[in-house]
Order: sequence, then C-alpha cells, then structure tokens
Amino acid sequence: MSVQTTPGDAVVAANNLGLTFPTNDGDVVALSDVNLTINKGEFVSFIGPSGCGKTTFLRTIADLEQPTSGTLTINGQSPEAARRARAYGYVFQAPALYPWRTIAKNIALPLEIMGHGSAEQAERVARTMDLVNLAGFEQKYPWQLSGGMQQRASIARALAFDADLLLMDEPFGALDEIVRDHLNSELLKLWARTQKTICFVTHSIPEAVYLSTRIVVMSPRPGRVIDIIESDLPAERPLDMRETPEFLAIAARVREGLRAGHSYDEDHV
Ligand SMILES: Nc1ncnc2c1ncn2[C@@H]1O[C@H](COP(=O)(O)OP(=O)(O)OP(=O)(O)O)[C@@H](O)[C@H]1O
Repeated sequence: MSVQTTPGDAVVAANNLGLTFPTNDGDVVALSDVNLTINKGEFVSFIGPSGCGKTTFLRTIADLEQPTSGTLTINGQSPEAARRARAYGYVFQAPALYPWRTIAKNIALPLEIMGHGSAEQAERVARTMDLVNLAGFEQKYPWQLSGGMQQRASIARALAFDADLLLMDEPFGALDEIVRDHLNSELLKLWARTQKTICFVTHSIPEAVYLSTRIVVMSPRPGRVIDIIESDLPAERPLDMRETPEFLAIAARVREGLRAGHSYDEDHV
C-alpha cells in the first residue's frame, strides 16, 4: 500500500521495506514490504497487535536496525546520515531518565554530548521545559515527579535539539487514563505549535484517532501494513470530540483493519 506525495515534502519514505531477524527458532519477518511516505508536518500513528513491527519500524528510521530489503530515507538521506545530522528525537515507552541527574540536567544530556555550550544548553532546556509545561521543575529529580511529568520530561529531552521529526514509541502506554488524556491534548497543542512531523506508536484506537492525521494499521507474522487511514477530523480537537460520529467512524475503520489482520493470522498460522 502506498501514498503518493510531492517528492520534496517526504520526511520518511519507505519503499518495499523489509526486515528479517534471524533467530535460533528460524527467521522472524518483523517488516515485510512496507511502502509508506510520511510528509512534513504529519502526525502518523502506528497501531497493531504485539509483534507487528511497530517498534522495529521506528528503530529502523532511527538507524538502530538495518533493513534487509527495500529502501528507507529520512529527509532524502540514509538513516545513518539522518542520525548523524540529528534529524529526529526519540521518546521511549518508559521515561528512561537518569535518577542522579536533575530534570534540567537530564534534558541537557544529549546537548552536552553534542557539545553545545552551557548558555545554549540552558536556553534550550528552558524553552523545551516550557513547551511541555514543566517550567519550575528544573532542579527536581525524576523520582520527585509523577509518571506523567517524567514522560513530559523525556519528551522535552527529545525536543531539546529541535529536530523536525519526533519518533514516539508508546510514550503514554504506562500512564493512567486521565493523565494520558491530558498528555494527548498537550501533545496535539505542542505539535500544532512546533509543526513537527510525528511518528507515534500506540495500542490504543482512541489515542490513534484522536492524535493523528493518518493511521497506519499493521499486522504481525509477517509484520506489514494492512491499511492506511486518512483522518478528516478538524485540527482543533477537544477531548469530547471522541464521542462524535465522525470520530467513532474512523475508530470503527481502524478496528475493522485490526480485525482483518487478525483473521489473516488465523487463516495462515
Ligand atoms: N532483535 C531482535 N531479534 C529477533 N527478533 C526480534 C528482534 N526485535 C524484534 N524482534 C521480533 O520482531 C517482531 C516485531 O517486533 P516489534 O517489537 O517491532 O513489534 P511491536 O509491534 O512493536 O510489538 P509491541 O507492541 O509488543 O511493542 C516480533 O516478533 C519480535 O519478537
């Protein structure tokens, strides 16, 4: 399945992308024949059951895994060149903050590694902490913050070097629903303010529909894209939009795609 686009706008372009892991129990096809173009400023969610290759796709974009077939470019470059150019920020499932560093020092760490001067570091830390509504918590340690605040700090860390592309692997999966709702609407505002391109992995249909301009439905064994759903929901999305018929219609289509992927498994396993 592929989506046509103007060449210059493509941030991520996968063509017949495949990735097979050799294991003791035989080959695991984590990605098979993935064709997907993600344009500048899109918010694309990846949804599918465990093992369908969502994380592997993000890790391949980030040059943490190597494709075994097909091609993948980031801003027209190889993943390796994109990594060297710091083309993306990566937010992991768990906040992964260093407990011995303050929140400000955690956010500054990649900037330190990149050799930014201390004034530049301070300016960027202040700006990104403000963006995720954490101003005032600079000198706290991770354990002094709630789970949601820690996850916001890790988003700030990914934003700090101001890459245009943000890769987010189930960042809110471990949070309770109220906090998750709040962070979902915060993330949408942040996306609107920064105009970044976001690739977002989730297991939640409402989360995918609420956040995305496009939803990529994936299925396992082999990991592949089975549907790409365009959202025509307005950019302004209050949380109660999730009860509207338009929202529920998109959610139903995602659910249908997931079900179709599941029956494929039953037929072929
Ligand atoms: N390094 C590895 N070596 C061998 N197999 C791997 C490796 N990494 C991932 N896999 C396998 O590749 C498949 C895709 O894994 P991946 O983590 O991308 O799935 P996922 O959709 O992100 O799952 P989840 O929702 O559980 O995070 C799985 O079958 C997984 O076991």
